[in-house]
Amino acid sequence: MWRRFAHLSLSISRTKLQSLVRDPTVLKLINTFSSDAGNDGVASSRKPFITFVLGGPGSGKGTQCEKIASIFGFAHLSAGELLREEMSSPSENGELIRNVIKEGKIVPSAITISLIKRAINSATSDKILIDGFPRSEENRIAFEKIIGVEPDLVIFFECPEEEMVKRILGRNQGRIDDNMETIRKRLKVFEDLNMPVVEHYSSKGKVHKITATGTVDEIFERVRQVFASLRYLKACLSF
Ligand SMILES: Nc1ncnc2c1ncn2[C@@H]1O[C@H](COP(=O)(O)OP(=O)(O)OP(=O)(O)O)[C@@H](O)[C@H]1O
Ligand SMILES: Nc1ccn([C@H]2C[C@H](O)[C@@H](COP(=O)(O)O)O2)c(=O)n1
Ligand SMILES: [Mg+2]
Repeated sequence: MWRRFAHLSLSISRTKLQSLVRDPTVLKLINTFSSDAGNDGVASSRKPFITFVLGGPGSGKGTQCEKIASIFGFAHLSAGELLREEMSSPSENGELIRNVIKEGKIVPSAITISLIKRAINSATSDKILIDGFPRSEENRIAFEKIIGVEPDLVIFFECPEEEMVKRILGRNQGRIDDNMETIRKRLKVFEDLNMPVVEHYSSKGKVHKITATGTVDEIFERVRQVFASLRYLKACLSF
């Protein structure tokens, strides 16, 4: 096996490579991306590589996810978008979802997770971005229980409140929650319910914090480095 890494030996020591290969995220990369894994006892089952994308309202999650999806080939699932579609369809949960979103609160996990599960199952990529989920510890625990996996990676966009408010008020997409009254409630929910999720995954070493100020391209350059390093590992490890 080590002969396959010979070209890297100048830059990465054997000990470092061994520790990388034992790392759960790297193992998942091998399983997800390698077309011919298995000769060395590496499992070849194709489970999705799941990235949660978190950040306050208006921090730029959707904007950056679109770029990650187009450049790195991820499927982009936005929890908020899935809920808005469900709200606008003739669904039995439509009215409930509308009221919760208008109040800036969190839709019951069972509803959101069933939409996410359906979207994962119909995604055409094994690399999945889940934008705006989990929004609470209850969301997180329910996802891990129902879907049976933890995320491989968590991206957290850190942005000052005044910048988030400015961006939302300039969004102009006709969203029922893009008004000052709902924004105030969403900001409180972000601090009280979303942040504990970020703290949970930080304590597990899964969070990449991105400073979400500056232009879209400046922010994407920070994001690109995270995904490019994953792609580098993939290139090193796809044997
Ligand atoms: N770096 C940036 N500078 C200025 N405007 C931005 C930047 N990034 C995104 N925007 C704009 O800010 C608004 C909010 O961005 P976006 O919808 O991506 O945020 P979000 O985190 O997905 O918000 P929400 O949680 O409300 O869905 C959009 O109108 C977007 O075009
Ligand atoms: N996990 C989630 C995600 C979203 N919602 C609801 C509440 C949010 O304010 C709204 C909009 O989401 P966004 O587009 O800002 O990501 O959707 C939720 O209840 N649970
Ligand atoms: Mg969004």
